[in-house]
Amino acid sequence: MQENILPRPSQPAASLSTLSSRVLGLANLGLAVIDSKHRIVLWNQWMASHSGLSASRVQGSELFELFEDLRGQRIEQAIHSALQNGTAASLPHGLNRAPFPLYPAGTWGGERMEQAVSVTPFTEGKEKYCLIEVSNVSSTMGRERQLRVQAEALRAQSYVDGLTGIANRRHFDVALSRELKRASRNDAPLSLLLMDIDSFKAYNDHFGHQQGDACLTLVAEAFAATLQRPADLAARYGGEEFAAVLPDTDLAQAQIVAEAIRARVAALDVPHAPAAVHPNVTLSIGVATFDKTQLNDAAAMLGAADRALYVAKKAGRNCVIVGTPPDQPSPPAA
Ligand SMILES: Nc1nc2c(ncn2[C@@H]2O[C@H](COP(=O)(O)OP(=O)(O)OP(=O)(O)O)[C@@H](O)[C@H]2O)c(=O)[nH]1
Repeated sequence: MQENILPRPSQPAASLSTLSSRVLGLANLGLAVIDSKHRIVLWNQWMASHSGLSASRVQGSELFELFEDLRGQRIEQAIHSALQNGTAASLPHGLNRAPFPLYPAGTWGGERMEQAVSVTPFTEGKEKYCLIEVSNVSSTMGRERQLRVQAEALRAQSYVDGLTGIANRRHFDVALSRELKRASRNDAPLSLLLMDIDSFKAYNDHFGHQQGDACLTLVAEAFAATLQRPADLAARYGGEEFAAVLPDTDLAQAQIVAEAIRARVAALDVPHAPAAVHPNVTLSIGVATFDKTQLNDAAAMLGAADRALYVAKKAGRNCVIVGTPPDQPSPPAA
């Protein structure tokens, strides 16, 4: 039977301490050790080449005298509790991104590298020490920021109507529900406009879909430009329908805004198709205003505005009608 023949361990070529100091020199992170009086006893090559301070220059120096701006920082607390209570800590990156004056090699005086720092206490004989490990997280953080910016841009895009550039239906739904909560909380007025381009099918049939798109964009721009307050929201509700959320706006004010939008779109003087009811492109508008008892949620308000819009169409189009709860008759066209 053949025995497993294991190679005999050969004599190490270098002593452990030579190997240790070689490894310390090659490590791709900063390693520093301080004693209980905060004096630097070890400073590896990485720390030297990124701080511009050699080990022989810093050894024996008091850490917080050498790097005064570490005082009052989380790292100072972490070192104190490591040395006093034996507690290890990884410092959150968010608060102080670059505690040590460390720079990417060869870029003195530029921006400090962003650092992840951890602090580990240990004892050797009777002496307490604290190991500080520093890694360069600049590129990770840079990538994270870039991803955040991209995510924010995507989020913003997902709230914009691709054709007209105003808010889309999703944005409108979010804004309406947010403003409804605010209105009921603060007992504040809130109004909603629902509007529809008159005889738009005839426009498309006569001028073609592409010109129809251009007309929609023109109307959207005129509508959005009429809203003056930063909190007002102009949105494309779908197809040739638009909607506006008007916070802090009561019924009388909303009617004025609606009338201004109607007049502005009519004043664009965009020629309509011969089959249309009016010679120029116009809008019909339904108005609904929040009230605590009946029109107190999105569905009720949208229902009232939609009924008013229907009445406006029946009343000849190019007009503004105020929406009422389902059991009340709509007032006549303004
Ligand atoms: N060009 C274009 N047309 C659209 C778009 N979305 C909806 N439409 C058109 O808008 C028209 C709406 O027609 P209808 O709902 O019949 O209403 P209308 O012709 O406007 O008549 P009234 O609303 O009663 O005045 C349809 O022909 C849709 O194809 C769009 O994004 N671009």
